[in-house]
Amino acid sequence: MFRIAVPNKGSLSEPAVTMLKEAGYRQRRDPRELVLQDPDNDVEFFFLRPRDIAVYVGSGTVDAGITGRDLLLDSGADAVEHLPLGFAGSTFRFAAPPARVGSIEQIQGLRLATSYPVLVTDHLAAHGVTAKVVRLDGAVESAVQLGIADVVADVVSTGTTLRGAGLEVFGDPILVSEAVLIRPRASEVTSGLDTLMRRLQGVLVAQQYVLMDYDVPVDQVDRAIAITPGLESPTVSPLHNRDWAAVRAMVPRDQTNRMMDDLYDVGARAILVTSIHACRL
Ligand SMILES: Nc1ncnc2c1ncn2[C@@H]1O[C@H](COP(=O)(O)OP(=O)(O)OP(=O)(O)O)[C@@H](O)[C@H]1O
Ligand SMILES: O=P(O)(O)OC[C@H]1O[C@H](OP(=O)(O)OP(=O)(O)O)[C@H](O)[C@@H]1O
Ligand SMILES: [Mg+2]
Repeated sequence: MFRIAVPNKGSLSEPAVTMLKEAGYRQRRDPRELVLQDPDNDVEFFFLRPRDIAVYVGSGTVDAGITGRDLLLDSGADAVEHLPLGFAGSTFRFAAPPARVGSIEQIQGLRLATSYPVLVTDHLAAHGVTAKVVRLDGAVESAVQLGIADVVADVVSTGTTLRGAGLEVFGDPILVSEAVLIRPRASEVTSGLDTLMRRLQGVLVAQQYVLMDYDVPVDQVDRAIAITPGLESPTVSPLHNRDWAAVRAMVPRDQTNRMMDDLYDVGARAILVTSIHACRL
């Protein structure tokens, strides 16, 4: 059985489980369940702490896992990113009280609090900077107020927590993170991993694309399909009225309205948009 590690708690857990369900896998009903078998799909799920997932995958005891890119890099484990999953997006940033520290070079010799010491130390080293890293489990933003650090490096999503602690980000983002599917560095891509990846990709495509149908005068078909080129190529079918054709193409969800405006301008009518429930590219 193909073994997959899934986050059991935190920001990654619920969206990961939802995505796996949409990909057709069984998921646990009781949050205390640690292992779940899905014999129909020949897979076994292990619900583990998000921070530990890269360690298990890197050791090869599980075949794949879902974790954050930031957690993967901080783990130093022998695991690699296989597919970005488009949820739990965040940036990882330096922050300090306003006007106190303005650049990465100014961190030299300061006390820096973080839950991601490897990620931060590697980044500082790449810039020739060393700091006194204070490793904390969470609520890192309070470290400056409480006097154990001069700067922090932490996950920023909306920025609300930082602002509440009277801190401001400075310098470029250390990392742009999101949930990722990971696999052991050493292993070859097996058919189990390939199936999992295709299923997750299918969920991503169904989330990110819609199906667009419209009618267009035959002499405008070329202009219309330049607007909606589809993935491979759009379907163009004749209509009973020979002067018109029907076109069907997948288009990115976030461009739907602009494309409908452009299609209308070239003469397309009866433009319909429908969601994609599932998809295999
Ligand atoms: N607002 C957020 N807060 C924390 N982590 C976030 C947020 N948005 C996305 N993430 C991502 O979630 C992962 C951290 O998950 P983890 O479960 O370790 O922490 P958490 O969601 O803060 O939960 P906990 O309550 O255990 O601290 C990282 O990959 C991080 O980038
Ligand atoms: O930019 P924001 O939207 O405010 O989110 C980012 C904050 O959320 C997380 O903290 P969490 O609530 O998980 O507490 P923790 O620090 O104890 O993990 C993270 O560590 C940041 O502190
Ligand atoms: Mg947290």
